[in-house]
Amino acid sequence: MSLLSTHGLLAGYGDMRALHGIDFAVDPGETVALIGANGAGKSTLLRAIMGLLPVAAEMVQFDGKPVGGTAPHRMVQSGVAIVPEGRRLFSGMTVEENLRVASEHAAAPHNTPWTQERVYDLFPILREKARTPVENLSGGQQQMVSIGRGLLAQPRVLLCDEISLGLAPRVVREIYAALPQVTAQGTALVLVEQDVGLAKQASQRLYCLLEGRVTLEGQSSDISRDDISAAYFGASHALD
Ligand SMILES: Nc1ncnc2c1ncn2[C@@H]1O[C@H](COP(=O)(O)OP(=O)(O)OP(=O)(O)O)[C@@H](O)[C@H]1O
Repeated sequence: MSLLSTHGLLAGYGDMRALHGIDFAVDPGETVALIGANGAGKSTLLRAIMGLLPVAAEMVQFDGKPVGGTAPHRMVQSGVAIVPEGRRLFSGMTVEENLRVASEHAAAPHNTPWTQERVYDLFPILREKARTPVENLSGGQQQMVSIGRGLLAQPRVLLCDEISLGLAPRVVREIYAALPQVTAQGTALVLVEQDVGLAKQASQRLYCLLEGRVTLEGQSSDISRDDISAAYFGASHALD
């Protein structure tokens, strides 16, 4: 049984259906990438799992229980956290203060709980910047705070929405290099990622979405560039 899974997940915005029956799963300690063109439904899938969109209870299972439509703060308390697109940090507050707020709403800690010190060990620059207001940080440093905040919620699954967006390649490498330390603790990672090469490299499995449907799913190391092109654009638009 997977730690987190969706079953024929339907979700959308008002009358507009954005997801048309998504079957998705992630296991403890696994990194799963979600790829797909703009508007494919990747962020919507994360939002639907997180309880930010109305979905039927049985369409999302966490730890063997139906949790679809559970309020986001309850999802966090039960062990599912999100690093949202655009970071959404509390401006006017320091790095330390942003991290502290996350700890206040955390799930019950597991064996090796995340602490501010462990987040600083993961991203040492944040220790130096602990007293700096987050708006004075670089984009990459802000993203590190956002990931740290997600970890301090003590998640068993961390959903990451485009954490590389707008960052320099060197910074992206630095952030991605830290992720194996997260999964080593048994935390599962779901990475929405526009950079297909990076997604493939960082994950054990990947899913490609197209227009709200899964068009490809498999072991990242087994999937070829042609498979991805066909799944990404639809078979009739395959590259090469
Ligand atoms: N708040 C919203 N209100 C109405 N429609 C929305 C909203 N957010 C997304 N959509 C629509 O839902 C569909 C899926 O969008 P979603 O943001 O999940 O795609 P995505 O794969 O995450 O793409 P991107 O890389 O652009 O974030 C699109 O058709 C999009 O226009």
